[in-house]
Amino acid sequence: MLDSFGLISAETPITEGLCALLRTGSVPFFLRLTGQAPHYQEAECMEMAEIKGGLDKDFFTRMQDRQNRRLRLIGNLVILVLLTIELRTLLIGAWNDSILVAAALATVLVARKLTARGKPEYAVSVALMTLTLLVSCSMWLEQGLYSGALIAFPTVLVVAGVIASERLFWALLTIMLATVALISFSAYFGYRAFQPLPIGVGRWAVVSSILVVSAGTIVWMMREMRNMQSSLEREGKRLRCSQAKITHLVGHDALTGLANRTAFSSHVTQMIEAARTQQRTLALLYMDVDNFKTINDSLGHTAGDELIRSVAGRLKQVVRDADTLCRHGGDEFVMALANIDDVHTAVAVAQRMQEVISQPFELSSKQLVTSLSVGISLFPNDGHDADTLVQKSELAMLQAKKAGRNTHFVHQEDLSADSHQRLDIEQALRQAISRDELRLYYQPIIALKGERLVGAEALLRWQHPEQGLLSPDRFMDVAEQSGLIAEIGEWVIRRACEDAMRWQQHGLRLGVSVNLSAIQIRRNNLQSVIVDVLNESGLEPELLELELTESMLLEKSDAFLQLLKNLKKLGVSLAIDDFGTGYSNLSYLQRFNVDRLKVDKSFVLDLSSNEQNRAIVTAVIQMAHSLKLQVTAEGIEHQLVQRILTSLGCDHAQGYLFSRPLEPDAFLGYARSYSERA
Ligand SMILES: Nc1nc2c(ncn2[C@@H]2O[C@H](COP(=O)(O)O[C@H]3[C@@H](O)[C@H](n4cnc5c(=O)[nH]c(N)nc54)O[C@@H]3COP(=O)(O)O)[C@@H](O)[C@H]2O)c(=O)[nH]1
Repeated sequence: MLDSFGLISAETPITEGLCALLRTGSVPFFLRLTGQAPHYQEAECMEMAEIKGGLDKDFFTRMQDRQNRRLRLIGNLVILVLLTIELRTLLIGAWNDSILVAAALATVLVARKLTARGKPEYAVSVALMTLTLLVSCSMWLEQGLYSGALIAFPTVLVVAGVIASERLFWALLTIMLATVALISFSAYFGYRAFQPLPIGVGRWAVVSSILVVSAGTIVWMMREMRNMQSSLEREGKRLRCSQAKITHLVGHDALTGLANRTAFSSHVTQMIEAARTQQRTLALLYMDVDNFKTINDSLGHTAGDELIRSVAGRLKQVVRDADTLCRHGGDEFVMALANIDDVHTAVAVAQRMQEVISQPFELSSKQLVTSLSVGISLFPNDGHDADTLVQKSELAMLQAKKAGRNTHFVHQEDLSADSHQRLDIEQALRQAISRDELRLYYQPIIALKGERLVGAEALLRWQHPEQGLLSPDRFMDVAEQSGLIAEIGEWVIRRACEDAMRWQQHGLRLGVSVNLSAIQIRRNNLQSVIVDVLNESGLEPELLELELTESMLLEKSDAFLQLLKNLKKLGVSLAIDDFGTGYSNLSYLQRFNVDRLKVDKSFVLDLSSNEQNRAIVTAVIQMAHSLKLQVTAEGIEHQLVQRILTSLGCDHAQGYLFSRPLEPDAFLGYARSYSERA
């Protein structure tokens, strides 16, 4: 409806205020709204439609109804006046006038009909045009310019000027001027004489009626205009409110109420301009909540959202008016610091941010502690536009993550190259998972007593399409930092159990060991993954060994202890991998009820020549046996080392001497030939 009035179309900039009342081609007045509201056009089409709909129904329909009522009222008044005049003309026998007034009456009745049928525009046009012609005729036939009907002309023009089309207005004026000219020149050149009639009661009545109807119409129109103006002001306010709401939604993040990426980017662009003009430094802080994914996965998305809101609330407290803070994505926030002296100010703010976030959060009656990794980039050193600065600060943040989290890093070009590489690896690793490029290789584990094959350690590889077979050292870091290890780790457990079942189908009952990452332990679903995999593959739990590292045992939470207990209850065994390289605390071994120690290869490789390592390995084996733990030695490359370990009573052995890690089919062949030999 609005579009058909030509008021607001989707392309028209929306209002910032009322501007003017306009005359239109139809009866209702309407507003022309001017001014630019830059964000409005970004709003959803749906919201635009809502605003249009709101104006359409509530505003214009109301206005139109009211005007139609008024027009009917004026029509009635005019009929009354015309009837009075008709009576008078009949009484005095002014037959010409009588016919004209009867014609005017008929016209007004037709106009009323048209208004009742919802065509007030036609009604007004017909009425005004006919009235003008009748008045002109009356003047021509009777008293010329002496006629009292002449005073109807200005009134007709005022009414036409306000409620009729511009074309009709000019047409009426032309007719009036032509009439006046015709009468004047006819009289001047003597074609026709016009005489004023004596003034009496009748003339008084006609002139007064015309004046009353004119005054009534004009008063009505003025009132209408005032009413209209206040209604439009109200509508204007409503529009401004809607506009403000839409502008807010367009530029803000719904969860935290902070600026979103789009708004932030335009703020930062302005800040960069200002910094350039004032030759000042600007800093961007890219902040990432450490371990958010784990928190989100373990406590659920509602708690995750609550944490994000609380983090945003605390960060806001540190922000100055001149600075800008935005939520850049899931658990990432970016802040622009205006007018800083140097990098030290940015670092101080980063520290302050870390400090406020390191205080415990109260989430659904649970206390939760987290930290913040912050990357800093500076204008003009690191870039000249918002995107580059954000990108550089993100790379610096990744460096902070790499350095162990809960720290901050200032962007440096050489570090950036490394981070770019890491981002590339992460991207490629994601594709590797979906393209099924990951492989499991198996390294045989031999029981030294009797030299029997007892199982294999599953070791991950990436069959890279261009770089060939990659060992975990090339991608494990990235997998852990990106959280991809959770998905990869689950795949490893599943594939290892399925392969162990396949060996059984070939008559080989062998154990399989898989390495766990700390991130898998921290996620809440490890136990259910293992239960599912054992059920689905059918592997006996005692054939599955989970390898933990010593550092994982430093996690002293009740949940971790319970997890290990539950895993033990399932029947799977636990081994401590790389034993000797970490915090070899005996009390941990007892407390966590592990089954096996795997002596790190760094002690084993040169066992035959290194007295110190031999002493360490001897002590580890004795200590483990006294705690009823089994020992596996890793990294056996020479027979002499095997002999020494056998003499020391080491239970199992693993190393290149027996075999390098083998792809599944090769391992099956190896295992078969081993069993045939036995
Ligand atoms: N969380 C997970 N970690 C995994 C997984 N698969 C492997 N890894 C870890 O990656 C690290 C590197 O492993 P990899 O390159 O496979 O190296 C293993 C062996 O190839 C190597 N090895 C074995 N015998 C010898 C030997 O005689 N000499 C020698 N120089 N190296 C040898 O040792 C690695 C096995 O180490 P460990 O796990 O400590 O038993 C490594 O830390 C893996 O743990 C995975 O699926 N998940």
